[in-house]
Amino acid sequence: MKLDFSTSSSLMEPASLHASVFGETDRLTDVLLCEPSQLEPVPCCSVTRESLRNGFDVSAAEARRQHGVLRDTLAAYGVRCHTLPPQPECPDQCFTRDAAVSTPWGLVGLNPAMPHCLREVDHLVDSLALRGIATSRRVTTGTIEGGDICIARKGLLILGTSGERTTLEGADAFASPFRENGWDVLVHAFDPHFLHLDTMFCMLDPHHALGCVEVLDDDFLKTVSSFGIKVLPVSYKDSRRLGCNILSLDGRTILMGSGQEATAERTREAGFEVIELEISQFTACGGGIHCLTMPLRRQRR
Ligand SMILES: NC(=[NH2+])NCCC[C@H](N)C(=O)O
Repeated sequence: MKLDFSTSSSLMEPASLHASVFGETDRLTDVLLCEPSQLEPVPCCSVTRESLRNGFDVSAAEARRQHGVLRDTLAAYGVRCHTLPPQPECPDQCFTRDAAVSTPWGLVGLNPAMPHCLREVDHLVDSLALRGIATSRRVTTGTIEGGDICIARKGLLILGTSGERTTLEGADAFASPFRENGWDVLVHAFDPHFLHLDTMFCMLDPHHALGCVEVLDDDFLKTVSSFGIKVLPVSYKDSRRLGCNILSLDGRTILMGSGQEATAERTREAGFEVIELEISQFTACGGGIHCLTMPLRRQRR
């Protein structure tokens, strides 16, 4: 793919913006990223602990390179990249997904359970406010992290609750405006081993998702299917390598971490364009492309 760097610079940092996402496969126009210059393998999830057991350490230069390619790819697809300045005390800050989420009613600051991620929220809110991007609400009841939030499509919100990262209380507090506006809200409870919903389930378009069906609860899968969503199966091992953790740019073009051949092929066979990017520095720290990107605005279908 040819990357157009002249477009990428003009696509950066517009004056102000109203954060808004009605469905996580609508066309992405603006995304929030954070350079991984402070990335460290914090042993707070099973995947990172396994990497550490295997002797992994972050290469700052390689992480920056991989992140740069992600950013250039987004820009080449016409997505405006907004960037947060990395904070020294925030080793997981490049996983911008977890601190905030854009909803139909504006940007919501979340309440991460991990103490080292909690301070990311203040930083994100202040930093975006300076650029004219306002936060409309903050969740302060229970805990909730963005990896457990899937705004599947207009009218359907899916939440994950492991009880450790996202609690039922946090999920309920986040879901209240959705419920008040008549949305269906599905809550999937799972074991904390799996960290976040987005390590096991991500939407490709309004009617297709990638999912680790070996792990997802059968009742959850039945309910998802009753909403007309077909789940393309991803193996447990691919899910652990963040194979489900994709970013749909527009319901057709999918950014996926490389090294999951079977998942990439299955997704292509289902009619999607798959762009594979090397993100090994991040997957070793428990996060994939979905975690590295926080959509600020998607164009409403
Ligand atoms: N949305 C996600 N799945 N984020 C992954 C975050 C990984 C990070 N090491 C943590 O445990 O918090």
